[in-house]
Amino acid sequence: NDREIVDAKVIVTCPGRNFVTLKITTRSGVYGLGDATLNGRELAVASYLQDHVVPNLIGRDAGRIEDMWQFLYRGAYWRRGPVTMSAIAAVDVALWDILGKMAGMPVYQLLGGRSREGALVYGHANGRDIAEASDAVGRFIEQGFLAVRAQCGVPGIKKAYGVSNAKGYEPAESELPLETTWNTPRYLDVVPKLFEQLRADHGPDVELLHDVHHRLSPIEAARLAKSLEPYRLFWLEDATPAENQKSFELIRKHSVTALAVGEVFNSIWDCKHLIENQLVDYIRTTIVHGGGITHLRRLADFAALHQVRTGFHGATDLSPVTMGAALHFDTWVPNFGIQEYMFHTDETDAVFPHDYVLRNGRLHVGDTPGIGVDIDEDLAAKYPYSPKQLPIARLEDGSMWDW
Ligand SMILES: O=NC(=O)[C@@H](O)[C@H](O)[C@H](O)CO
Ligand SMILES: [Co+2]
Repeated sequence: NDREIVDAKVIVTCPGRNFVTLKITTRSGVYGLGDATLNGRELAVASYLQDHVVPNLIGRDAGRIEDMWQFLYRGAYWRRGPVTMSAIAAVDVALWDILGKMAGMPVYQLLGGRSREGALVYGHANGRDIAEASDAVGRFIEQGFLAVRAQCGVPGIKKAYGVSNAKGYEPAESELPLETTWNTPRYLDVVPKLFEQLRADHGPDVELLHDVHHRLSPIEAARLAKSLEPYRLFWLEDATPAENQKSFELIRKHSVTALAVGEVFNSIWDCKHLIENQLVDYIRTTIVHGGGITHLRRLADFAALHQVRTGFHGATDLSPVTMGAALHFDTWVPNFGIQEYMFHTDETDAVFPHDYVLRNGRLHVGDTPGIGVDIDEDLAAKYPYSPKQLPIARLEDGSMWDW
Protein backbone atom coordinates (compact mmCIF):
# COMPACT_ATOMS: atom_id res chain seq x y z
CA ASN A 1 0.00 0.00 0.00
CA ASP A 2 1.48 3.33 -1.14
CA ARG A 3 0.24 5.04 2.01
CA GLU A 4 1.91 2.63 4.40
CA ILE A 5 4.20 4.46 6.83
CA VAL A 6 7.69 3.04 6.41
CA ASP A 7 9.73 5.63 8.34
CA ALA A 8 9.29 8.34 10.95
CA LYS A 9 12.12 10.45 12.27
CA VAL A 10 12.38 13.20 14.88
CA ILE A 11 14.65 16.07 13.81
CA VAL A 12 15.88 18.43 16.55
CA THR A 13 17.58 21.52 15.17
CA CYS A 14 18.52 24.95 16.51
CA PRO A 15 18.82 27.56 13.71
CA GLY A 16 18.70 30.49 16.09
CA ARG A 17 16.34 28.64 18.47
CA ASN A 18 15.34 25.00 19.05
CA PHE A 19 12.71 23.26 16.89
CA VAL A 20 11.47 19.66 16.96
CA THR A 21 10.16 18.35 13.63
CA LEU A 22 8.59 14.98 12.84
CA LYS A 23 9.09 13.62 9.29
CA ILE A 24 6.84 10.71 8.30
CA THR A 25 7.63 8.83 5.08
CA THR A 26 5.28 6.49 3.20
CA ARG A 27 6.08 3.51 0.96
CA SER A 28 5.41 5.72 -2.09
CA GLY A 29 8.25 8.00 -0.96
CA VAL A 30 5.85 10.86 -0.20
CA TYR A 31 6.69 12.38 3.22
CA GLY A 32 4.99 14.85 5.52
CA LEU A 33 6.23 17.21 8.24
CA GLY A 34 4.81 18.11 11.64
CA ASP A 35 6.07 20.63 14.21
CA ALA A 36 6.45 19.38 17.80
CA THR A 37 8.20 22.35 19.39
CA LEU A 38 7.33 23.10 23.03
CA ASN A 39 9.46 26.07 24.06
CA GLY A 40 11.72 25.19 27.01
CA ARG A 41 10.62 21.52 27.06
CA GLU A 42 11.58 20.47 23.50
CA LEU A 43 13.33 17.21 24.43
CA ALA A 44 10.31 15.95 26.37
CA VAL A 45 8.27 15.98 23.17
CA ALA A 46 11.17 14.63 21.08
CA SER A 47 11.36 11.67 23.44
CA TYR A 48 7.58 11.21 23.59
CA LEU A 49 7.65 10.91 19.81
CA GLN A 50 10.86 8.92 19.38
CA ASP A 51 10.37 6.46 22.24
CA HIS A 52 6.60 6.05 22.42
CA VAL A 53 4.88 7.21 19.22
CA VAL A 54 7.23 6.34 16.33
CA PRO A 55 7.16 2.56 17.08
CA ASN A 56 3.36 2.76 16.72
CA LEU A 57 3.50 4.56 13.35
CA ILE A 58 5.46 2.07 11.28
CA GLY A 59 3.19 -0.09 9.14
CA ARG A 60 0.04 2.05 9.64
CA ASP A 61 -1.94 3.70 6.82
CA ALA A 62 -1.02 7.41 6.57
CA GLY A 63 -4.48 8.05 5.13
CA ARG A 64 -6.24 7.11 8.36
CA ILE A 65 -5.78 10.54 9.92
CA GLU A 66 -8.82 10.51 12.21
CA ASP A 67 -8.18 6.98 13.43
CA MET A 68 -4.53 7.87 14.10
CA TRP A 69 -5.67 10.86 16.17
CA GLN A 70 -8.09 8.74 18.21
CA PHE A 71 -5.46 6.02 18.63
CA LEU A 72 -2.80 8.45 19.90
CA TYR A 73 -5.20 10.40 22.15
CA ARG A 74 -7.10 7.49 23.72
CA GLY A 75 -4.14 5.12 23.46
CA ALA A 76 -2.03 7.43 25.63
CA TYR A 77 -4.48 6.63 28.47
CA TRP A 78 -3.28 9.72 30.40
CA ARG A 79 -5.18 11.93 27.93
CA ARG A 80 -4.08 15.46 27.08
CA GLY A 81 -1.37 17.95 28.28
CA PRO A 82 1.14 20.04 26.34
CA VAL A 83 3.69 17.28 25.69
CA THR A 84 1.13 14.70 24.56
CA MET A 85 -0.87 17.13 22.44
CA SER A 86 2.25 18.59 20.77
CA ALA A 87 3.35 15.05 19.85
CA ILE A 88 -0.11 14.19 18.52
CA ALA A 89 -0.13 17.48 16.60
CA ALA A 90 3.15 16.64 14.89
CA VAL A 91 1.81 13.29 13.65
CA ASP A 92 -1.50 14.85 12.63
CA VAL A 93 -0.01 17.69 10.59
CA ALA A 94 2.48 15.34 8.91
CA LEU A 95 -0.45 13.11 7.83
CA TRP A 96 -2.42 16.09 6.46
CA ASP A 97 0.74 17.17 4.60
CA ILE A 98 1.06 13.68 3.07
CA LEU A 99 -2.64 13.60 2.14
CA GLY A 100 -2.32 16.96 0.38
CA LYS A 101 0.77 15.83 -1.53
CA MET A 102 -0.93 12.58 -2.58
CA ALA A 103 -4.14 14.38 -3.59
CA GLY A 104 -2.15 17.13 -5.33
CA MET A 105 -3.96 19.75 -3.26
CA PRO A 106 -2.98 22.42 -0.70
CA VAL A 107 -4.33 21.55 2.75
CA TYR A 108 -6.77 24.48 2.75
CA GLN A 109 -8.50 22.77 -0.19
CA LEU A 110 -8.76 19.48 1.71
CA LEU A 111 -10.45 21.39 4.57
CA GLY A 112 -13.08 22.94 2.32
CA GLY A 113 -11.37 25.61 0.25
CA ARG A 114 -10.59 29.30 0.58
CA SER A 115 -12.78 31.51 2.75
CA ARG A 116 -10.50 34.54 2.17
CA GLU A 117 -7.53 35.63 0.11
CA GLY A 118 -4.98 36.20 2.87
CA ALA A 119 -4.81 35.91 6.67
CA LEU A 120 -4.70 39.22 8.56
CA VAL A 121 -1.60 39.17 10.76
CA TYR A 122 -0.27 41.22 13.63
CA GLY A 123 3.36 42.01 14.34
CA HIS A 124 5.18 42.47 17.64
CA ALA A 125 6.19 46.08 18.37
CA ASN A 126 7.85 46.91 21.65
CA GLY A 127 10.07 49.43 23.36
CA ARG A 128 11.77 50.07 26.65
CA ASP A 129 9.47 53.04 27.15
CA ILE A 130 6.32 54.48 25.58
CA ALA A 131 8.14 56.62 23.00
CA GLU A 132 10.27 53.71 21.79
CA ALA A 133 7.22 51.44 21.62
CA SER A 134 5.32 54.02 19.60
CA ASP A 135 8.20 54.37 17.14
CA ALA A 136 8.22 50.58 16.77
CA VAL A 137 4.47 50.55 16.08
CA GLY A 138 5.08 53.22 13.42
CA ARG A 139 7.69 51.04 11.73
CA PHE A 140 5.25 48.11 11.52
CA ILE A 141 2.58 50.38 10.05
CA GLU A 142 5.09 51.60 7.44
CA GLN A 143 5.81 47.93 6.58
CA GLY A 144 2.12 47.55 5.79
CA PHE A 145 0.92 45.83 8.98
CA LEU A 146 -2.76 46.53 9.66
CA ALA A 147 -2.52 45.19 13.22
CA VAL A 148 0.28 45.56 15.76
CA ARG A 149 0.80 44.19 19.26
CA ALA A 150 2.40 46.79 21.52
CA GLN A 151 4.37 46.07 24.69
CA CYS A 152 6.58 48.46 26.64
CA GLY A 153 8.87 48.48 29.65
CA VAL A 154 7.56 49.10 33.14
CA PRO A 155 9.43 51.77 35.13
CA GLY A 156 11.70 50.13 37.68
CA ILE A 157 11.30 46.64 36.15
CA LYS A 158 14.43 45.26 34.45
CA LYS A 159 12.98 42.79 31.92
CA ALA A 160 9.28 43.41 31.45
CA TYR A 161 7.54 40.81 29.26
CA GLY A 162 7.70 41.30 25.51
CA VAL A 163 10.48 43.90 25.37
CA SER A 164 13.26 42.93 22.94
CA ASN A 165 16.92 43.06 23.77
CA ALA A 166 19.79 43.83 21.40
CA LYS A 167 19.57 40.33 19.86
CA GLY A 168 15.88 40.79 19.09
CA TYR A 169 13.03 38.96 20.77
CA GLU A 170 13.58 35.36 21.81
CA PRO A 171 12.41 34.76 25.38
CA ALA A 172 14.12 31.37 25.91
CA GLU A 173 17.59 32.86 25.99
CA SER A 174 19.34 31.02 28.84
CA GLU A 175 20.07 27.40 29.74
CA LEU A 176 18.26 27.82 33.06
CA PRO A 177 15.45 30.33 33.66
CA LEU A 178 16.39 33.99 33.89
CA GLU A 179 14.73 35.50 36.96
CA THR A 180 12.72 38.63 36.21
CA THR A 181 10.75 40.75 38.68
CA TRP A 182 7.21 42.04 38.34
CA ASN A 183 5.25 44.97 39.74
CA THR A 184 1.55 45.11 38.96
CA PRO A 185 0.68 48.67 40.15
CA ARG A 186 3.36 50.24 37.95
CA TYR A 187 2.28 48.05 35.02
CA LEU A 188 -1.38 49.06 35.47
CA ASP A 189 -0.26 52.69 35.44
CA VAL A 190 1.87 52.58 32.29
CA VAL A 191 -0.25 50.49 29.89
CA PRO A 192 -3.19 52.93 29.51
CA LYS A 193 -0.63 55.72 28.94
CA LEU A 194 1.02 53.59 26.23
CA PHE A 195 -2.23 53.14 24.31
CA GLU A 196 -3.27 56.76 24.79
CA GLN A 197 0.03 57.71 23.12
CA LEU A 198 -0.37 55.10 20.36
CA ARG A 199 -3.80 56.40 19.42
CA ALA A 200 -2.48 59.99 19.49
CA ASP A 201 0.53 59.06 17.33
CA HIS A 202 -1.05 56.57 14.91
CA GLY A 203 -4.77 57.39 14.76
CA PRO A 204 -7.95 55.36 15.32
CA ASP A 205 -7.74 52.76 12.53
CA VAL A 206 -4.67 50.60 13.12
CA GLU A 207 -5.63 47.48 15.12
CA LEU A 208 -3.76 47.51 18.44
CA LEU A 209 -3.28 44.44 20.63
CA HIS A 210 -1.70 43.87 24.03
CA ASP A 211 -0.55 40.76 25.88
CA VAL A 212 -0.86 40.78 29.68
CA HIS A 213 0.79 37.35 29.70
CA HIS A 214 -1.12 35.89 32.68
CA ARG A 215 0.11 38.50 35.17
CA LEU A 216 -2.99 40.03 36.68
CA SER A 217 -5.62 38.83 39.14
CA PRO A 218 -9.18 38.83 37.76
CA ILE A 219 -10.10 42.17 39.33
CA GLU A 220 -6.81 43.78 38.18
CA ALA A 221 -7.52 42.42 34.70
CA ALA A 222 -10.99 43.97 34.87
CA ARG A 223 -9.43 47.29 35.88
CA LEU A 224 -6.97 47.20 32.95
CA ALA A 225 -9.62 46.14 30.42
CA LYS A 226 -11.85 48.98 31.58
CA SER A 227 -9.03 51.56 31.50
CA LEU A 228 -8.21 50.57 27.90
CA GLU A 229 -11.76 50.97 26.53
CA PRO A 230 -11.15 54.49 25.12
CA TYR A 231 -8.33 53.11 22.92
CA ARG A 232 -10.40 50.35 21.26
CA LEU A 233 -7.98 47.41 21.37
CA PHE A 234 -8.44 44.56 18.92
CA TRP A 235 -7.85 42.36 21.96
CA LEU A 236 -6.34 42.15 25.43
CA GLU A 237 -4.56 38.79 25.68
CA ASP A 238 -4.08 36.40 28.61
CA ALA A 239 -5.46 39.00 31.00
CA THR A 240 -5.47 36.54 33.93
CA PRO A 241 -4.38 32.88 34.31
CA ALA A 242 -7.18 30.85 32.73
CA GLU A 243 -7.06 27.53 34.58
CA ASN A 244 -10.11 28.89 36.37
CA GLN A 245 -12.16 29.65 33.27
CA LYS A 246 -14.96 31.21 35.36
CA SER A 247 -12.62 33.99 36.50
CA PHE A 248 -13.16 35.72 33.14
CA GLU A 249 -16.74 36.46 34.21
CA LEU A 250 -15.34 39.18 36.46
CA ILE A 251 -13.55 40.86 33.55
CA ARG A 252 -16.61 40.60 31.31
CA LYS A 253 -18.74 42.22 33.98
CA HIS A 254 -16.62 45.39 33.94
CA SER A 255 -15.46 45.91 30.37
CA VAL A 256 -16.21 45.68 26.67
CA THR A 257 -12.53 45.35 25.72
CA ALA A 258 -12.24 42.22 23.55
CA LEU A 259 -10.42 39.32 25.20
CA ALA A 260 -8.13 36.62 23.77
CA VAL A 261 -6.78 33.54 25.53
CA GLY A 262 -5.43 30.10 24.83
CA GLU A 263 -1.81 29.90 23.67
CA VAL A 264 -0.98 27.74 26.70
CA PHE A 265 -4.07 25.54 26.22
CA ASN A 266 -3.80 22.20 24.47
CA SER A 267 -7.36 20.96 24.05
CA ILE A 268 -10.99 22.00 23.73
CA TRP A 269 -11.46 21.12 27.39
CA ASP A 270 -9.23 24.00 28.49
CA CYS A 271 -11.55 26.53 26.89
CA LYS A 272 -15.03 24.92 26.72
CA HIS A 273 -16.49 27.03 29.55
CA LEU A 274 -14.84 30.23 28.24
CA ILE A 275 -16.24 29.70 24.75
CA GLU A 276 -19.76 28.50 25.54
CA ASN A 277 -20.24 31.42 27.94
CA GLN A 278 -18.70 33.88 25.47
CA LEU A 279 -16.16 34.93 28.09
CA VAL A 280 -13.56 35.44 25.34
CA ASP A 281 -13.74 36.81 21.81
CA TYR A 282 -10.72 35.02 20.31
CA ILE A 283 -9.22 31.61 21.00
CA ARG A 284 -5.45 31.37 20.51
CA THR A 285 -4.77 27.67 20.91
CA THR A 286 -2.78 26.76 17.82
CA ILE A 287 -2.07 23.66 15.81
CA VAL A 288 1.30 22.62 17.28
CA HIS A 289 0.15 22.64 20.93
CA GLY A 290 -3.53 21.86 20.36
CA GLY A 291 -3.38 18.38 18.90
CA GLY A 292 -3.04 19.36 15.23
CA ILE A 293 -5.51 20.22 12.48
CA THR A 294 -7.87 17.37 13.41
CA HIS A 295 -8.47 18.73 16.94
CA LEU A 296 -8.33 22.41 16.01
CA ARG A 297 -11.10 21.89 13.46
CA ARG A 298 -13.35 20.69 16.27
CA LEU A 299 -12.31 23.58 18.49
CA ALA A 300 -12.87 26.19 15.76
CA ASP A 301 -16.30 24.78 14.89
CA PHE A 302 -17.29 24.81 18.57
CA ALA A 303 -16.05 28.40 18.85
CA ALA A 304 -18.06 29.39 15.77
CA LEU A 305 -21.27 28.28 17.51
CA HIS A 306 -20.57 30.99 20.12
CA GLN A 307 -19.27 33.68 17.75
CA VAL A 308 -15.72 33.24 19.01
CA ARG A 309 -13.00 33.63 16.37
CA THR A 310 -9.55 32.14 15.96
CA GLY A 311 -6.42 34.16 16.77
CA PHE A 312 -3.63 31.61 16.49
CA HIS A 313 -0.46 31.93 18.52
CA GLY A 314 2.43 32.50 16.12
CA ALA A 315 5.60 33.40 18.01
CA THR A 316 9.09 32.49 16.80
CA ASP A 317 9.10 29.32 18.94
CA LEU A 318 6.48 27.90 16.57
CA SER A 319 8.36 26.70 13.50
CA PRO A 320 7.55 27.56 9.88
CA VAL A 321 5.95 24.10 9.75
CA THR A 322 3.32 25.31 12.21
CA MET A 323 3.06 28.68 10.43
CA GLY A 324 2.41 26.89 7.14
CA ALA A 325 -0.20 24.53 8.60
CA ALA A 326 -1.81 27.39 10.56
CA LEU A 327 -2.09 29.52 7.42
CA HIS A 328 -3.86 26.76 5.51
CA PHE A 329 -6.27 26.52 8.45
CA ASP A 330 -6.59 30.35 8.58
CA THR A 331 -7.36 30.40 4.84
CA TRP A 332 -10.22 27.92 5.28
CA VAL A 333 -11.73 28.51 8.75
CA PRO A 334 -14.94 30.57 8.49
CA ASN A 335 -14.58 32.17 11.97
CA PHE A 336 -11.06 33.48 11.40
CA GLY A 337 -9.94 36.42 13.52
CA ILE A 338 -6.23 37.11 13.13
CA GLN A 339 -2.86 35.34 12.99
CA GLU A 340 0.13 36.26 15.15
CA TYR A 341 3.24 36.56 13.00
CA MET A 342 6.81 37.14 14.12
CA PHE A 343 9.64 37.00 11.58
CA HIS A 344 11.79 33.90 11.98
CA THR A 345 15.56 34.26 11.62
CA ASP A 346 17.08 33.85 8.16
CA GLU A 347 18.75 30.65 9.44
CA THR A 348 15.34 29.26 10.41
CA ASP A 349 13.82 30.18 7.05
CA ALA A 350 16.73 28.45 5.30
CA VAL A 351 16.19 25.22 7.26
CA PHE A 352 12.42 25.37 6.59
CA PRO A 353 11.82 26.62 3.03
CA HIS A 354 8.16 27.60 2.63
CA ASP A 355 5.77 29.18 0.13
CA TYR A 356 3.73 31.47 2.38
CA VAL A 357 4.38 35.18 1.77
CA LEU A 358 3.48 38.45 3.52
CA ARG A 359 1.64 41.01 1.34
CA ASN A 360 -0.09 44.19 2.52
CA GLY A 361 -0.45 43.02 6.12
CA ARG A 362 -1.78 39.59 5.24
CA LEU A 363 -0.04 36.21 4.93
CA HIS A 364 -0.85 34.23 1.80
CA VAL A 365 -0.31 30.50 1.40
CA GLY A 366 0.74 29.11 -1.97
CA ASP A 367 -0.96 26.28 -3.83
CA THR A 368 1.83 23.78 -3.21
CA PRO A 369 0.23 20.41 -2.39
CA GLY A 370 0.30 19.80 1.35
CA ILE A 371 1.26 22.52 3.84
CA GLY A 372 3.85 24.14 1.57
CA VAL A 373 6.79 23.83 3.97
CA ASP A 374 9.90 21.66 3.63
CA ILE A 375 12.97 20.90 5.72
CA ASP A 376 16.60 20.93 4.61
CA GLU A 377 17.88 18.04 6.73
CA ASP A 378 21.55 18.59 5.91
CA LEU A 379 21.30 22.22 6.98
CA ALA A 380 19.24 21.27 10.05
CA ALA A 381 22.03 18.91 11.12
CA LYS A 382 24.40 21.88 11.30
CA TYR A 383 22.48 23.38 14.23
CA PRO A 384 22.67 21.09 17.27
CA TYR A 385 20.18 21.37 20.13
CA SER A 386 21.07 24.09 22.59
CA PRO A 387 19.46 23.72 26.06
CA LYS A 388 17.25 26.74 26.72
CA GLN A 389 14.45 27.50 29.16
CA LEU A 390 11.93 30.33 29.42
CA PRO A 391 12.37 33.02 32.10
CA ILE A 392 10.44 33.05 35.36
CA ALA A 393 8.97 36.05 37.17
CA ARG A 394 8.93 36.85 40.88
CA LEU A 395 7.32 39.76 42.74
CA GLU A 396 9.70 42.17 44.45
CA ASP A 397 9.23 40.31 47.74
CA GLY A 398 10.44 37.11 46.04
CA SER A 399 7.04 35.40 45.64
CA MET A 400 6.87 33.28 42.45
CA TRP A 401 4.65 34.95 39.86
CA ASP A 402 3.62 34.22 36.26
CA TRP A 403 6.03 35.01 33.46
O1 LIG B 1 1.51 36.03 22.41
N1 LIG B 1 2.63 35.53 22.31
C1 LIG B 1 3.30 35.10 23.36
O2 LIG B 1 2.85 35.21 24.50
C2 LIG B 1 4.64 34.48 23.10
O3 LIG B 1 5.61 35.47 22.98
C3 LIG B 1 5.02 33.52 24.21
O4 LIG B 1 5.55 34.22 25.30
C4 LIG B 1 6.07 32.55 23.67
O5 LIG B 1 5.55 31.92 22.53
C5 LIG B 1 6.41 31.52 24.72
O6 LIG B 1 7.32 30.57 24.19
CO1 LIG C 1 0.74 35.64 24.39
